[in-house]
Amino acid sequence: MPHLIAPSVLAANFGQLAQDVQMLNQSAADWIHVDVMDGRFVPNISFGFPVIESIQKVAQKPMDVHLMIVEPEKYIEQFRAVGADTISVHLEACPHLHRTLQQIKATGAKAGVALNPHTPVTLLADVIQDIDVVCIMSVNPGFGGQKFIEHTYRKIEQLKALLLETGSDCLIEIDGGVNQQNAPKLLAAGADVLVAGSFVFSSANPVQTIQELKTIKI
Ligand SMILES: O=C(CO)[C@H](O)[C@H](O)COP(=O)(O)O
Repeated sequence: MPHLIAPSVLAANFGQLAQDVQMLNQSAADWIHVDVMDGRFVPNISFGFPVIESIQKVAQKPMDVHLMIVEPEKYIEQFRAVGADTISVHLEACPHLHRTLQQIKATGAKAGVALNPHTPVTLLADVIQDIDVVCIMSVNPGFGGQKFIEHTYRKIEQLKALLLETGSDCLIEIDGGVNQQNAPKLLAAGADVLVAGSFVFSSANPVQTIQELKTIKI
């Protein structure tokens, strides 16, 4: 399967969000990545339902919603109602992860699990068959524009081995500090989906930058 590019609108210009989403519609982006932060699970607050609903009205690509919030199970149906196609919760925020994954699937959305940099992929072994996307955080969640953590390559390889061993077809998504330099190595290690925020939106030509990420050959 060709790899997917999911630009993160966390790095968009919120004063012209509709234009930035339209730019993504015209680009080679596959998904639109939407980062929700609550000021509790992570030390930052981004945006909530009304903003996501506004994005959804313009977006012509699936919305990949990454919940960096405590007690995500309280809001799954609402995120689906405002247009989330994939809903990712953090393993560290879910004491009843299996139940939360079933809850996401019951809405019709794809179920994702995100892992902080310190969380081993082996903790997913008993729920891997219930996951559509594993989001490996390659920065500590909460802020865009941070430095990529090199240990991520090893985690991708470990997760890839778990997927092969269990026959799972779940996608491996990498989120944080992704750029043109590390993207080929991430794909070679087994990544399927690259999230890129600041690298795309701070570039002179975001459409071309997305195209360049999309056409990387390994
Ligand atoms: O989840 C996130 C932060 O918690 C962002 O999606 C991630 O940091 C992407 O931004 P950048 O490409 O600028 O690092």
